[in-house]
Amino acid sequence: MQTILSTNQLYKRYLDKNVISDVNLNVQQGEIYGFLGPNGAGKTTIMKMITGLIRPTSGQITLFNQPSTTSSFEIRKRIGSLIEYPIFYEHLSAYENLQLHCEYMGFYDHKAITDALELTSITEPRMKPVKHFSLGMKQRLGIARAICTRPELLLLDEPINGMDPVGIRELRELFHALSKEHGMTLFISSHILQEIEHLADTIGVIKEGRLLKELSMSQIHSQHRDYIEVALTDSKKAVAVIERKLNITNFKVIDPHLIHIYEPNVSSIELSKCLILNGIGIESLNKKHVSLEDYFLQIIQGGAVSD
Ligand SMILES: Nc1ncnc2c1ncn2[C@@H]1O[C@H](COP(=O)(O)OP(=O)(O)OP(=O)(O)O)[C@@H](O)[C@H]1O
Repeated sequence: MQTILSTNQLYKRYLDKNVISDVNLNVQQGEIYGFLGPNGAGKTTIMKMITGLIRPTSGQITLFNQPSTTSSFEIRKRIGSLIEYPIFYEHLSAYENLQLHCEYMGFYDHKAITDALELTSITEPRMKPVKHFSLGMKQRLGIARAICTRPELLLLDEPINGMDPVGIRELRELFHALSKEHGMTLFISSHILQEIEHLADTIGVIKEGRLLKELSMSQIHSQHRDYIEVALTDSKKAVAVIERKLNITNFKVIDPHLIHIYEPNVSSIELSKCLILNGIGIESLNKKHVSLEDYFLQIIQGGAVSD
C-alpha cells in the first residue's frame, strides 16, 4: 500500500504552548483512518495544517508524495475537507453552493455535483435556500461540498456531530461506499470511539497534541484480547506447571500471586485441576473481557498497554 499522507515531527505552537508536538502519522491510500482523541487533543489543528488553513510551527507534511506548503494549490485540489462547522451562502441553494465551490476549485462537472447531492441524500430540497436547512442537513451538505470535486483524500472533522441515529447510520454507509466503491482515502476525526471503530482500517490516538498510538484494526483486535486471571499462592511455581504440564506459552506474570493467561481455548477446569494437583493453591480464577473502549481508555489514560 502507498502512503498518501504523512507528517514528520509536526509541531504547532500558540504563544508559549505547543498544542501539537512531534506528530508522525501515516495514512495509506484507500483506507479509512480514524483520528481519535478527547476534546482539545489537537485533531482540528492537525487537519487545518494538512489542508493548508494554518502553517505548522515546524515539521513537514507530505501529500501524494510531495512536500505540502500553504501554497500547494495543485495538491489541495486533490483533497476534500469538512473542518469545523460548514459555512455556506445562506441565500443560495445547495446546488448553487456546490457550483460556486467547484468553480473556485477549478473543477466543474454538473454530474459530480448531482452525484454528491444524491450520495448525501440532499435530493428534494436541492433548490431551497440553505438558510432553511436543518443542522444535520447542513452537515451533509458540507460533506457533499467536500466530495463534489471527486477528491482522492477526504478529511472530515467530527462529521457525525449533531446527527440523529438514522443520519449517523447513513453517513457510515456513505463513508464506507466512498472508500470501498469510489476508492477515496478518508481521514475522519472523532472523540467517540464507537463512531469510528466499525468504520476505520487504522486508528491514530491523539492526546494533548501527541500521537500516542497508530495501529491497524487487526493489530488492535489481537492486542485487546480476552484472558483468564488466576490469583494463586505462588506465581513462580505456577509458571513451571503452566509451561510444562499444560504447554501454555502465552501468559504474563503480573505479580507473585497473579497471572494472566492469554492463550485462547484454555479450559478453566483443566487449568485449576492441574494447578491444584501440583500443589498450587488458587484464590480465584476469572475470565476477563477487555472491550475496545477499555483498551482505548487505557491508552488515553496512560495505562499499561503492551505493543
Ligand atoms: N488559534 C488558537 N490559539 C490558541 N490556542 C488554540 C488555537 N486553536 C486551538 N488552540 C488550542 O489547541 C488545542 C487543540 O485544539 P483543537 O481544536 O485542535 O482540538 P480538537 O482535538 O479538535 O478538540 P475538539 O474535539 O474539542 O474540537 C486546544 O487546547 C485549543 O485550545
